[in-house]
Amino acid sequence: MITLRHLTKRYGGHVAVDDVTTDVRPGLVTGFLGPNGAGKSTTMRMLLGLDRPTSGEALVNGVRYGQLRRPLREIGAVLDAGGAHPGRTARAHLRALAASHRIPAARVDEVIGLVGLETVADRRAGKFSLGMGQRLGIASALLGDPPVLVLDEPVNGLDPEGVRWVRDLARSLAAEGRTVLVSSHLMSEMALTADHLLVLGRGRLLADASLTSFVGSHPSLEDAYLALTSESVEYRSVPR
Ligand SMILES: Nc1ncnc2c1ncn2[C@@H]1O[C@H](COP(=O)(O)OP(=O)(O)OP(=O)(O)O)[C@@H](O)[C@H]1O
Repeated sequence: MITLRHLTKRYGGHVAVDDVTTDVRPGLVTGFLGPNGAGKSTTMRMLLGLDRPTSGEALVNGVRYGQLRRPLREIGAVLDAGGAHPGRTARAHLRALAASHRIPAARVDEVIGLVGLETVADRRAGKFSLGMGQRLGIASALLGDPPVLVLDEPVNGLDPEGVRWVRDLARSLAAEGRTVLVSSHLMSEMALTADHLLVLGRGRLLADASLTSFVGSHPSLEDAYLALTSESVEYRSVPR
């Protein structure tokens, strides 16, 4: 479970996240949507203790990230692909991560199998394709078998097979009863992946609803999303 209570982040005079309150519930894939600059990554960073809220709080299973005794066993995250040292092999990267969190080495082989990296696990991460790097990020997130997963734009740049794989993985992790928060700009993909949606616009929570009720009478998720966020887009091209 993820709990956000009046979560607010200001950078100087700019409010990046503005008084967001919600619970991200287990057993569902929750899509995290919003235009560029809406505050999605900032919210995720505060949840993971990488940024400090100006006010309010972001809790993982009821406590702040910094208070988690075994963080990798509570929450797994993929914030940007390429977190591994480029000179290290995927297996060495995962082994080091496991060792520093007192996770048994046997779990490394398990997660390598889970993400389908068996044949390349002994190659240097620096030589990985985008898709392989994304799978390695997901393997790191799954290492501690956590009940909460946070994936920031996990399908960006992936080929169709990779996109489907991430979708099936997110859905199966939620079906196991985990809390799964996934940010994306790809509305057609979110329509296939998410059960529930949170939509941010200029830092504010514009919607917190099931996919079905959010789409409502609109022809598609994309139409519903564009109708809701049209006032919140910061960068827009002028029609020619
Ligand atoms: N370290 C920082 N210093 C100053 N401003 C920041 C910082 N990090 C983020 N911001 C600002 O906060 C706002 C929210 O940014 P954030 O990256 O959270 O948005 P986002 O919804 O993840 O966007 P995108 O979809 O483009 O990734 C933006 O206006 C951004 O410029």
